Amino acid sequence: MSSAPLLLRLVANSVSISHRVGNIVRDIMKKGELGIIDKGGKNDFQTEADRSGQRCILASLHRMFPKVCLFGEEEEDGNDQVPADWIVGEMSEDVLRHKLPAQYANVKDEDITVWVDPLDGTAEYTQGLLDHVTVLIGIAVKGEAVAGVVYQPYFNYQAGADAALGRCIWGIIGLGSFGFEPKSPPEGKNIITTTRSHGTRAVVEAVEKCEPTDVLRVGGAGHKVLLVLEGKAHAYVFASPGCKKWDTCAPEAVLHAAGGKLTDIHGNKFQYGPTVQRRNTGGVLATPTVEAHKWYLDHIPQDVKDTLPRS
Ligand SMILES: Nc1ncnc2c1ncn2[C@@H]1O[C@H](COP(=O)(O)O)[C@@H](OP(=O)(O)O)[C@H]1O
Ligand SMILES: [Mg+2]
Ligand SMILES: [Mg+2]
Ligand SMILES: [Mg+2]
Repeated sequence: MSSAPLLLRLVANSVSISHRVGNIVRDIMKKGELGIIDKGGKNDFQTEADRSGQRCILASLHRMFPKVCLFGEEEEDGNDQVPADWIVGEMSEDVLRHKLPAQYANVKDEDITVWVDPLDGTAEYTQGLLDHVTVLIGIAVKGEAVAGVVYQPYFNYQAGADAALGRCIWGIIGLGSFGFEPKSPPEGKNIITTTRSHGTRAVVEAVEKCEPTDVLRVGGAGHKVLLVLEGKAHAYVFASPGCKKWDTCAPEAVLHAAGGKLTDIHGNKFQYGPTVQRRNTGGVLATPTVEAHKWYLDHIPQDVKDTLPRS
């Protein structure tokens, strides 16, 4: 058992678990038995990958950290059979070799809330837009997103049959973010990324008022934050109450650890404690730097903001 502090062990275990979930997600797609259930909302589906992925993550974390509060997107389906090889006790050495920032050295189990999105971008997964999909494990301490794991199971899938699939991006505030190449977005452009399957009039209007030169309509909150981190988009603008805490907790922590900023479209920080409402009613706005964030905040019209209650 590692003697590393609790938060570092939790991140290290989450990274190892995310790799396992990546295998589960790819295996289910390969078999082609997606087991799609319509959850009733707009483009709101659940597949066998969502169900199995969540069981793997929750069972593993619960085994290692029984006192930590865990929340997952999917409702329990009464199937508590978790195959033994889905219980991941391993802790990533990539994480454990780092030193946890001093401010988190004494974090206790009861300070932590974990928000799990076993598959983000499910609509796109069912449509074969595979690189839009991520596995999200977000870790909040006293209500603030401080660490996150964003695993992209199909990274590289267009690179040919021999390419190794998947990558894990993770970060801790005060330590940094890892697993990708940080890049600034191109000068002279204003590329905005937003939803492709959950658009509304307010969503479109907010994007238009931010004067985009290009709009990238893609799936997944995790995927869109990756576009911001890698300089492929200048901002992620989503003026809708559709995202939930498990969609934003991990991406927010990774982005903040890399120097960016993610809030609702009023500029309010999200809270991630165990008693918060699940919905991010105030929408989502993310930029690669703190400075860039205000420009977008100022360009989203007040009448759009008025339709989205503060989170
Ligand atoms: N109107 C809505 N109803 C249900 N879920 C929504 C939604 N708007 C956004 N979401 C969820 O927020 C995440 C990002 O959305 P999008 O891909 O449209 O940008 C997706 O997570 P999941 O795929 O994990 O459900 C999506 O389902
Ligand atoms: Mg969903
Ligand atoms: Mg999601
Ligand atoms: Mg999901």
